[in-house]
Amino acid sequence: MTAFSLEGISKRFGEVTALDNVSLSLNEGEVLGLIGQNGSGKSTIMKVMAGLHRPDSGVVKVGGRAVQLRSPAEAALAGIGLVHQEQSLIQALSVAENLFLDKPAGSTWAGVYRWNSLRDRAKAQLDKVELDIDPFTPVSALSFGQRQMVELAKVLSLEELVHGHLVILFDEPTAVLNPPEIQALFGQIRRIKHRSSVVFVSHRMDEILDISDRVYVMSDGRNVATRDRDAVNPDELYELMVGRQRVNRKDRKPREAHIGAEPALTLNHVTVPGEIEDISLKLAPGEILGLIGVQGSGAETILRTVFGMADDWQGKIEYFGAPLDIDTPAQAVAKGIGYLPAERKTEGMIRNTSVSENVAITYGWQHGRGAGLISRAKERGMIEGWVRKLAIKTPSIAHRIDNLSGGNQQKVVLSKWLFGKTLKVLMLDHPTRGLDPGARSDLFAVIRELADQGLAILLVGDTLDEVLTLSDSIIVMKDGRVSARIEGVQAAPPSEEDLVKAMV
Ligand SMILES: Nc1ncnc2c1ncn2[C@@H]1O[C@H](COP(=O)(O)OP(=O)(O)OP(=O)(O)O)[C@@H](O)[C@H]1O
Repeated sequence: MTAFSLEGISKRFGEVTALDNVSLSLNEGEVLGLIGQNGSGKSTIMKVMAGLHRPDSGVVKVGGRAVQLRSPAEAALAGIGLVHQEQSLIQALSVAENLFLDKPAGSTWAGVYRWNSLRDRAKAQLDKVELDIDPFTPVSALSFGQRQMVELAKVLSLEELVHGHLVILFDEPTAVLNPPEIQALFGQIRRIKHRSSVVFVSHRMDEILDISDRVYVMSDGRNVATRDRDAVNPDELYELMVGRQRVNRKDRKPREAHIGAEPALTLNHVTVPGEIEDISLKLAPGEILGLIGVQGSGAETILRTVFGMADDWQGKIEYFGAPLDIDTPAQAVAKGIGYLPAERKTEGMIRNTSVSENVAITYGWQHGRGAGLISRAKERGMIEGWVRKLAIKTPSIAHRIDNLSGGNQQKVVLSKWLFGKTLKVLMLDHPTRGLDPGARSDLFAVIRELADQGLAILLVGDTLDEVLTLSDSIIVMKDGRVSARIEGVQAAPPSEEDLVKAMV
């Protein structure tokens, strides 16, 4: 039976048509995988379904009845809940407070929390997702995986609120999860299927094929195909989405320019108490060194320490043979070190400004004030060049970054580092997070090109496949220490299984 449907839905934002006459039907107990390139309209569909956007035209039906969902609260009463990415929780509040923030009835009295009742109700929700934590733990103390489960628990309180069938929407929930966490999430999705239908957005084909019953493909605001899971393979889905064939890992060519070069960056016995211990590594100009490990393994801390963001570290860091004497990110940038953080929304993006301002910002940082002056026309040309190269979907470079889709915002934040000419070391933390498969392979080509031009690149990858495809050497991290080193990967590539063994 059809649990939910969209019929002929259109939605425009100014001059952008985000959804163009889109129809979708969701059967009871079904998981529908939603895929499409960055900016193809996936989030907009979910937001229409969740009552966050009103469509310009078309009909929304729940259980065969036409409805108007004017707010998330109305959608919730109709049994529809959107599981946000983990970033939407309020860090300073406890898990319990976050769970019931938008539905205080029963836990507050005259605006005052009734702590015992809040604890019990929160515990019951956390039990559903098998999260064994104190409900009063502050969200800031949780891992990404735990936060994602809290997001799910929050939406699952619909189970008590609504008696009928539920529709649970997941907008890229796995982007920040490691493989065991993804499996735990999939376990929960399978569990809730008995009384829910699910829409699941991901850029990873293997996940889509693992969890979905049907796959719904978007391109440029339109639905271009819907397929039963058993009737498609990843290559076909890729072509439907991107309109071209994908590049295979086997197509990569060995790069040897860096071998024997004087290192750009050397870490000797570097320790950050409680985070990394006794880390030594060398990175040469033209080399791509991949760091991998599960969340909390310390790989990200290495990047932040080199970028002047660790308060307290011991050991020695050398930059082209001299001690790296920096205390702040600004000093790192002035010396030619760039850093793309994983948390692009909070750390990388300058809100309420244009695409071009976001791209050009580092130029001044790198060259100093005054020295950074280039002609407007030249600057414009360079920015437009990156927008084309990374296929950033924006009406113009003057458009506000806030109005781009999530993946396109990430491309803008990335291109600001590629824009400068004085960089010598570039550190990338999960550079392809949130990017669609076509954008990923474009970015791979850009990263390799930069290394070929002599940039030293330190990469914390999103997936094993990414690290294996890009890196010349790999360091595996576990519990803050190096657990394996693989030099010259292309000579004898390690298997993914070997890498996982060293990670856990
Ligand atoms: N609030 C908004 N204001 C203006 N334009 C918007 C707004 N929200 C979305 N858009 C535009 O609508 C189009 C579809 O965006 P949407 O976020 O649905 O894409 P998506 O498929 O979810 O992309 P991604 O994979 O990058 O998350 C994009 O061109 C985007 O710039």
